[in-house]
Amino acid sequence: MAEAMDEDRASTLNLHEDDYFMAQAVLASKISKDPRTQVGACIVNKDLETVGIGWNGMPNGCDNLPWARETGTLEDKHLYVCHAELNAILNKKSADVKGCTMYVTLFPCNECAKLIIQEGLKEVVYLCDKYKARIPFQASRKLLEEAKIPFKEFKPKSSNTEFTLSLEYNEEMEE
Ligand SMILES: Nc1nc(=O)n([C@H]2C[C@H](O)[C@@H](COP(=O)(O)O)O2)cc1CO
Repeated sequence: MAEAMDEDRASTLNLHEDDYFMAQAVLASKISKDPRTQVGACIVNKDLETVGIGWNGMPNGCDNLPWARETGTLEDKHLYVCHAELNAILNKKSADVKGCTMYVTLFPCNECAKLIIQEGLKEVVYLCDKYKARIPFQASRKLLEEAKIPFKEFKPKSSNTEFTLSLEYNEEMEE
């Protein structure tokens, strides 16, 4: 009986490392003040230590900049916001992030792909790819492929339904 209970505990609580680190990225995304797209990123070294966490936000002290999406105007948030990947790299607690894996809730844009390459990260695991069809994201793929940095879509490995649900990232695919 006790053995059966132990087995049950193991099957519900055992967490694959990918699940754990993507969960950290999802949790970080919840801090973002972006009313439309919250993104989180978590950088993990080869010893499975988290060495950087970030979410998309305005630069420090710039709390009055707009969160609107008004392309081609000064009211457009995209001109100002720091991406989660950039913040995770800048927040690193290690000397560098060479050889680390980036867990990120949204596929990196081309600017972040350049950063990922130049910082020497070795892999990208992403949760959502809603802008896949857009040119900057096609460029991003090209950059990562050229630099031989593999990227893979995250698939939860835990059989714990509650856990899997907590990872739900509610983003519709967009053109
Ligand atoms: N990989 C990414 N990391 C990010 O942190 N972001 C941020 C920038 C914006 O704050 C938001 C995207 O806003 P929207 O275009 O979906 O309304 O997500 C965006 C991407 C995709 O380029």
